[in-house]
Amino acid sequence: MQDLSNLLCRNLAVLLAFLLAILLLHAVYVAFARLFFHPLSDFPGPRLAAVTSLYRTYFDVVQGGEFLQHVLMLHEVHGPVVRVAPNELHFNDYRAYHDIYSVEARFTKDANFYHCFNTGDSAFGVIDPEESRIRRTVLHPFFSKQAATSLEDRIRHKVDQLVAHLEKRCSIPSNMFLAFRTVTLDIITEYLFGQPQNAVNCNAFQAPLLLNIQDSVPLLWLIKSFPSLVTFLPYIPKWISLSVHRQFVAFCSVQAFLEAILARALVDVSKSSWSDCPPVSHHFLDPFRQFKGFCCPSTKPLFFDEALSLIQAGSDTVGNTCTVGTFHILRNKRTHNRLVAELKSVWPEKDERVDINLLQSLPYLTAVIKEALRLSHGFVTPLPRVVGPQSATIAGFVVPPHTIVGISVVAVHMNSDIFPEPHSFIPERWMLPTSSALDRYLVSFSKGPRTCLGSSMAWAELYLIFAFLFRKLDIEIVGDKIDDYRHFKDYFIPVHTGEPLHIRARRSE
Ligand code: HEM
Repeated sequence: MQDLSNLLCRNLAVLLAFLLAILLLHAVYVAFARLFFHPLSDFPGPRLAAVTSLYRTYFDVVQGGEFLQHVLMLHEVHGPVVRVAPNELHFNDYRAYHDIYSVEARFTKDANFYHCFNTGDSAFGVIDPEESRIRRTVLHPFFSKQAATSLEDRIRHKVDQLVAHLEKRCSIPSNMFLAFRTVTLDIITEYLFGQPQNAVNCNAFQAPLLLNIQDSVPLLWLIKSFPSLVTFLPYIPKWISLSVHRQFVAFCSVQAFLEAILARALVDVSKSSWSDCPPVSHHFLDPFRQFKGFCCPSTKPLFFDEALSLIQAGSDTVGNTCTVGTFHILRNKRTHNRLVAELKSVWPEKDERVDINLLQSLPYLTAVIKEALRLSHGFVTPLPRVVGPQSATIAGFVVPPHTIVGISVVAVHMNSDIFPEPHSFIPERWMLPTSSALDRYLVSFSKGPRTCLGSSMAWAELYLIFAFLFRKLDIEIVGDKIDDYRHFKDYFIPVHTGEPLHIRARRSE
């Protein structure tokens, strides 16, 4: 008996060693093939990145949102194109932006990347170009220029609430990271669901939904690198990773919020409780309306993915632009004075209604917003696209089909040939006789067939927020250790880890 079990153990050990050897040999073979026989073998970059995508995982997950900074550093060593993963190239030549994202390029989104947002059934998440075209066509009427105009009163109302709260808090410093995001979150959620959220009225702007969205952000890279982890996350005990546990709880809370609000919207639809101007969700939940491509095959409620991506795409981006812009305006007395003077010149009685068309015609306000968009970037991760079906020429390099390519908006917005002194906030750069040529390099909203669907809404929010804030209030920065917004972690959105912007405000003259 003893002999038999010894024999079994020995055989098992031999089998395991054999399997391990095969795995090892396979790994060596794959590494060798990727290094020397892959279509991207001739592109420069770290050898380890050419061998395994775990190279990126290390910077995304272990270092935490450090991949972009690392890639930008790699360009200093390797030049304008770098192989950043076995099948992926990153460019930092601004010509590549047009070559990759323009309508003519026709590259598709990289499915392996976009699955981490868990919104495959949304305009943002769909990969197939034809499906994307249909979704964008259906959503367009709700986010067109005309729709943004009809949203104006809603936006005004929210911004007025913000101004009133800031004024009331007076000597108490207000956290503007939260404050701006409560406004944008309220605008998009109320537009989508027609149910008041009132995040802006929360004590110290600490709206639970907003805090949960923010807390769940770092989970993104974990899910991207280990997709099946989503299944196991509920079982990861706190003692293994308190931070992952917290992120997961926040992630679940956002999902629960959406499920609940969609369930309520469904009841409203069934009761037809909105006769005129129903919220966006009702158009999609109404069983009598047929939206091609909008049936949800998964177990999630209908419109869930769309709502999740719209809330995230629509709130943090504008909030971040307002925070970064406000910081720079307050840091620069000349800019601050010039902006206030321009606003006062066309809007002498601040309690009277100002026409948004008038605001949109103001050269300095427009330049300030453009500069705020440039320095806040939008989505900083290189938006990955798959070349195909033929090879393509990107910034002068011939790239084989099926290669994943991208260029971060940061590589364009921080290019000193296009934007001299790129780290400085200089609205005047947008007002020179030659400035209209500069517009094509402001790529915050991306370009081409997958360009931002909500840019008109974003512009309307930005005009009203900046104008109301700087015309109606006298504002000053509180504290001297505030983050200067130069450094950020890359979690698709830029995450600033320094002290958030706090201000004190009082009613202006
Ligand atoms: C300053 C504000 C904003 C910036 C900088 C911004 C930026 C972007 C960028 C760069 C993309 C392309 C993403 C990709 O290719 O993966 C995008 C897509 C998108 N954005 Fe925005 N966005 C802003 C505001 C908004 C708002 C307010 C909404 C609507 C509520 C919105 C809705 C969308 C949607 C639905 C997409 C997906 C389009 C597609 O993939 O076809 N965005 N946005």
